[in-house]
Amino acid sequence: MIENETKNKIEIKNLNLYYGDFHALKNININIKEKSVTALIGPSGCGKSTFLRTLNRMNDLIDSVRIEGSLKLDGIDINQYDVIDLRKKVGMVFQNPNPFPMSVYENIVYGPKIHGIKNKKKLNEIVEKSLNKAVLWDEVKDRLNKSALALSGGQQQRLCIARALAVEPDVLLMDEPTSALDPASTFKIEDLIGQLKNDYTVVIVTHNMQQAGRISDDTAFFMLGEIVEFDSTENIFFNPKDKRTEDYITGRFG
Ligand SMILES: Nc1ncnc2c1ncn2[C@@H]1O[C@H](COP(=O)(O)OP(=O)(O)OP(=O)(O)O)[C@@H](O)[C@H]1O
Repeated sequence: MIENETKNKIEIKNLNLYYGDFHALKNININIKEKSVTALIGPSGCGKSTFLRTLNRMNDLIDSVRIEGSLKLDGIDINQYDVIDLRKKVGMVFQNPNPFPMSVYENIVYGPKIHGIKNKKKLNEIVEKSLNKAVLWDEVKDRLNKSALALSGGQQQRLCIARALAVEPDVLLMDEPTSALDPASTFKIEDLIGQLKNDYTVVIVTHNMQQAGRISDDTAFFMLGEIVEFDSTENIFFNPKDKRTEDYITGRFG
């Protein structure tokens, strides 16, 4: 084996997804590299969020959904995982910050408690570690017992990232995590994502082309449920092979 070879964290083969009769994801074949940032871009309604949700089986919650094909995490079909374990391994952060209406501290320990951690000292450690990883500790360490809803939008989003990290996932799915934030908070989250990829595999949906260019290693361009092109972000932005990719990233449509 070649040393330093990048491992595939997620391998997707011939993935098709239907909402009833509607064919929303069409023959998706991509590999997502471990400890990298993969951006999903493309016009509204092209299937980015649907694809993201397949990665932790969130689409299972929708009755009309039918999925075909193979989706492996660490070489194991995701359907073979217990769904609770899968969602522990594959955390998610949503577009609008959605802290629970409870204290900062309780937001972070919520997941670990569900997974059976009761020891107060251990929980305290998790809180400090997770908030540090989300670069929020210094801002909230004196208000851990105050309501999370009193934080700014940007702080709330970093809290949601800390909450996702508290159960020690391997993969972090992010669905437009900065679209509700001001530029300063957006910059902090982008900076944070750059740090997170040292330890986690990040898959992010973004409408912001500059953001995809700044933070991702690989980019998948979706259109009408298909991946038109998947390559290094550098190639997608500076040397796209498909005319549609070029037209999209240069703002000709979308
Ligand atoms: N629960 C659902 N039931 C039926 N159709 C759905 C459902 N969710 C999404 N769709 C359809 O699937 C297609 C893909 O939607 P999806 O939200 O994945 O796109 P997207 O690329 O993330 O869009 P956006 O950028 O606007 O968030 C759309 O045509 C949408 O209407």
